[in-house]
Amino acid sequence: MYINGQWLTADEQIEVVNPAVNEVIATVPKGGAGEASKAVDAAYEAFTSWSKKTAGERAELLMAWYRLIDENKEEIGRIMTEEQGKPLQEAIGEVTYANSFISWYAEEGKRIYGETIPASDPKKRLFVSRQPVGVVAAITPWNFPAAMITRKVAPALASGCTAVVKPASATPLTALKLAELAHEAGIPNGVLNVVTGDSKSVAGAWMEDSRVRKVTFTGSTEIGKVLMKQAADTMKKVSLELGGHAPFIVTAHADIEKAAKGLIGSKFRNAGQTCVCANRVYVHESIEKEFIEAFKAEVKTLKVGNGMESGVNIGPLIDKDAVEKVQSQLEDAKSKGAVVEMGGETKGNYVTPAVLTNVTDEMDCMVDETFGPLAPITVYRTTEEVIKRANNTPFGLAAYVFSEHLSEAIEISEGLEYGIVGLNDGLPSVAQAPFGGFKESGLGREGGHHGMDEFLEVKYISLGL
Ligand SMILES: NC(=O)c1ccc[n+]([C@@H]2O[C@H](COP(=O)([O-])OP(=O)(O)OC[C@H]3O[C@@H](n4cnc5c(N)ncnc54)[C@H](O)[C@@H]3O)[C@@H](O)[C@H]2O)c1
Ligand SMILES: O=C[C@H](O)CS(=O)(=O)O
Repeated sequence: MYINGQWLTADEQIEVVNPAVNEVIATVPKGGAGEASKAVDAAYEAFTSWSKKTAGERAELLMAWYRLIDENKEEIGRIMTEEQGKPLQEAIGEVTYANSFISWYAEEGKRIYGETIPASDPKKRLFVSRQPVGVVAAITPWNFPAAMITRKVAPALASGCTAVVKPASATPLTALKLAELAHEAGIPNGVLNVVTGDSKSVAGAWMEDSRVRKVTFTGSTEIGKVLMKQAADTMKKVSLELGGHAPFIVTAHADIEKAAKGLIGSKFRNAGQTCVCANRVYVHESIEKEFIEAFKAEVKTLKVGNGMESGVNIGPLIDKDAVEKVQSQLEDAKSKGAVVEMGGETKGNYVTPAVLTNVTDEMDCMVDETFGPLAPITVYRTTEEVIKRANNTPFGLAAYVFSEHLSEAIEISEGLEYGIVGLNDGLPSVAQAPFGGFKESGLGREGGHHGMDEFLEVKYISLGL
């Protein structure tokens, strides 16, 4: 654990397993409520001096961190592949994506503008400023061990906040490497703290601590709801980036090859373990056979294997529970009439990319987030029908529409109840744009200038002359 610039251990350890070979590769300290409180002590102490630095001074330190991460991206990528499983090139790509939040927010911190308001009383002057909220608690998932941390910590630190971070216990090594580089970059003690350990004990201590003024969580909707309730006791600001169940719509006017490639990129990134992966594929009946053949031809080019091997596109799932969930959805679909066109074989934590057809909305894979390399394809007839079916879920994070017909594309995009719409684009996520969901996919946004607002309080100053 990295607390107040010091590396701490604990009586108990957590084992870190490489999902490609199911072998323990490291252990990290199992911190609890005590370590969690020490981290808040440090962050609370550091907040006064850190928030008083100029945005430019904070930006210089953030960019020193950025440069060290960039210089070490191959090493960080190897750490990530070994603890999370994604192919090495994809892991290095995530490090670059994660770093883009640091560089983008280092600059955005310099643009936290206020305003003056014309007073109705000539003897008053009205001002509005935006100030850092204070100590931020960040709790992050295993599927993007670097980006889900920097997407929170970069705007937090750039705005003048300080942070305590709890990474997923499955993937703590990447987080600890980022902390090591932050220390090397000269980010002052206490500004960034990383506590590895028991989720409920660590996060529970933070949720009860009134000094923590903001909780930002990325993970399942189930846990997001728990944290939202806990935050109420001390009225913490809350940002929640939760589960998804993305529809992927291919209309009669789609560019079939573009759509097939777009589905490959969306569905099989991180072996299907992303919150914005296509989960439900809706194809217009007029192009069903043409699209399925084009998609299957692309799937056949994918190589499954250990992420450290060159040329591998799909690594292992994170653990056996993840494999069992995919298997369960596959068996359920087959029992309800789905046809397995290809894939779905399992070996250890590996699952070959599966394509299902003759799918109906009653199948589990069309109701619950899959988080694996399973592509269920169903057909639709009208635009009104597909919008209704796509929206028929508690989730509202990402959706995709492939159509070369402008008014059709706009009609569907506007009708979808989702925070992110990839229009002829299977990979929409970038640091400069707001990322977040409608409905039970979360609250708030990360990325873009919207992401900075999550760490700021608005203060109104009324000056009597
Ligand atoms: N919307 C997004 O940006 C986004 C990004 C990545 C993942 N996700 C979602 O996250 C889920 C997969 O990630 P996961 O399995 O790590 O999610 P998870 O909710 O199980 O865990 C997320 C984090 O919360 C911690 N946690 C678990 N129980 C907790 C508790 N009771 N109190 C406090 N913290 C607790 C975990 O240790 C981990 O650090 C999927 O549903 C995926 O859609 C969403
Ligand atoms: O899984 C969740 C991530 O937010 C996906 S992305 O890399 O931001 O698209």
